Amino acid sequence: MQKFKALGISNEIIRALNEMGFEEPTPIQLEGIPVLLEGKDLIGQAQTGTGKTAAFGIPLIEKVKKHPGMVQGIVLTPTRELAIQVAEELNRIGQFTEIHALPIYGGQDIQRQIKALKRHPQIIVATPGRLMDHMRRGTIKLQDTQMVVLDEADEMLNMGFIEDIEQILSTTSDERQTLLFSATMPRPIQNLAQRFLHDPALIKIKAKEITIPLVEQHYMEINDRQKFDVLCRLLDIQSPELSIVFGRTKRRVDEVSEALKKRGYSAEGIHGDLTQSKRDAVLRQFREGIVDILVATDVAARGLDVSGVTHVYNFDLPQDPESYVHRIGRTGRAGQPGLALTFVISRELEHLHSIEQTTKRKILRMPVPTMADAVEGQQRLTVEKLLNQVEEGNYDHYKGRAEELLTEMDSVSLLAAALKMLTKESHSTPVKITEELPVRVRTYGGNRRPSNAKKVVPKITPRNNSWKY
Ligand SMILES: Nc1ncnc2c1ncn2[C@@H]1O[C@H](COP(=O)(O)OP(=O)(O)OP(=O)(O)O)[C@@H](O)[C@H]1O
Ligand SMILES: [Mg+2]
Repeated sequence: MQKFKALGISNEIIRALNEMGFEEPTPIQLEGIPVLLEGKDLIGQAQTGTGKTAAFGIPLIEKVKKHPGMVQGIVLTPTRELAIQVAEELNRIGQFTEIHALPIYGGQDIQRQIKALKRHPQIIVATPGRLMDHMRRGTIKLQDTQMVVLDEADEMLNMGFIEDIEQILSTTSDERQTLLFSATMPRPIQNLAQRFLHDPALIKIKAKEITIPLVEQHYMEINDRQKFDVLCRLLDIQSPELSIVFGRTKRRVDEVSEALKKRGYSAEGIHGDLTQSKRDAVLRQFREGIVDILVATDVAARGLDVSGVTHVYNFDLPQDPESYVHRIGRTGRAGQPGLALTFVISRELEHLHSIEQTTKRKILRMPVPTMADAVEGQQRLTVEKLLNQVEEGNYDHYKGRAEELLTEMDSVSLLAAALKMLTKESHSTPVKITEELPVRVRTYGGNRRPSNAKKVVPKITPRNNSWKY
């Protein structure tokens, strides 16, 4: 806690950080918090899962005045789930203050939001569309807003949101402090951002450290048709605690999650076409471990922090290197290890290499597991489970029955039959997965981009980004 104290954080926040189990600041917190307390604008780039939320959250709570009134701080996020999560983290940091953060996002009853706004939260965490809606209705006014944070800033400035962001920023005071945070910050986006910022401080990670070393990265070369069976084998062999399977399209997510359920796995899908209450329910079940496998579009790629995610599977190769970085960053968070495995069809190998070039990390090739590997994996799991039970004890009331059985049959047959019963044997229930086309290597100016070419200007598309998720 000394190191947090040395940053000039007040006691009531220190107390909250203590309660949250934070012992010392992460690098982005160590560097970023003093700059922000000083009042400077900032572009803060730090790896996934390294505490960027608290890096802006602590100074935000610190600077907001206690009296409720107009909105003093705004955090913008690209997805609804992230708005909820960030608001929760801010409220944890501010639990011993009188400062409140309210999430405001599309898909939730607007009247309910208006009611909550009447309690005058000092901070609002919002998706841009719904915030604009409230601004038009006059239910949110930003004249008193002194701090604006763009979480996942490159995403917010890259796609659809740019016009909304410009409009939101234009209604706040010129004196405001503007903060941009993300694990990825492509140069053109950074240039674009300059016009929203006044003489910003810059905290950057080195290119070769974009992905975290804690996440082992592998790929498997495979046909589209093989993907589903191989995924099942991998789940059997690796038995992740919690895992996320990323698919390219909503249809893909629906089909893969349905197919996994059919084969007896505990899986649910999440994407932008589901109702918000369904999205909320799925994510809640995943956080609680009721669902072990989350099948998702890129809607879950950015910012989501779920502890216990040990594996990320890219069922489909992501469209761009940034998406890869964020997807695999759902594991290996807050110092935990993780494993990321990407399925690649042979025509996509070039695309995989362009990802490696951006992240400056080699993605290691892994052989496709056979059925025999999967069977072996399942049996190993069962034996582990059995031995754990032996260790735990508390089975004396079965011993009489066991002795009785052993007088009638040999022990090997009995044990083998018991193992079989305990094993979740893979079955080949037929499932329907529609084939997807390979990721296209983007072409620029009509020419295929040579692999050593400079990174490309991201396309800025107006409004509506719903296609993506
Ligand atoms: N100083 C700290 N000590 C221990 N845990 C921390 C600390 N700071 C943050 N955490 C925890 O680490 C996890 C990841 O933090 P957070 O979600 O802010 O990461 P992030 O950098 O925003 O990642 P992403 O780029 O994926 O959005 C959270 O569970 C958070 O509570
Ligand atoms: Mg984050």
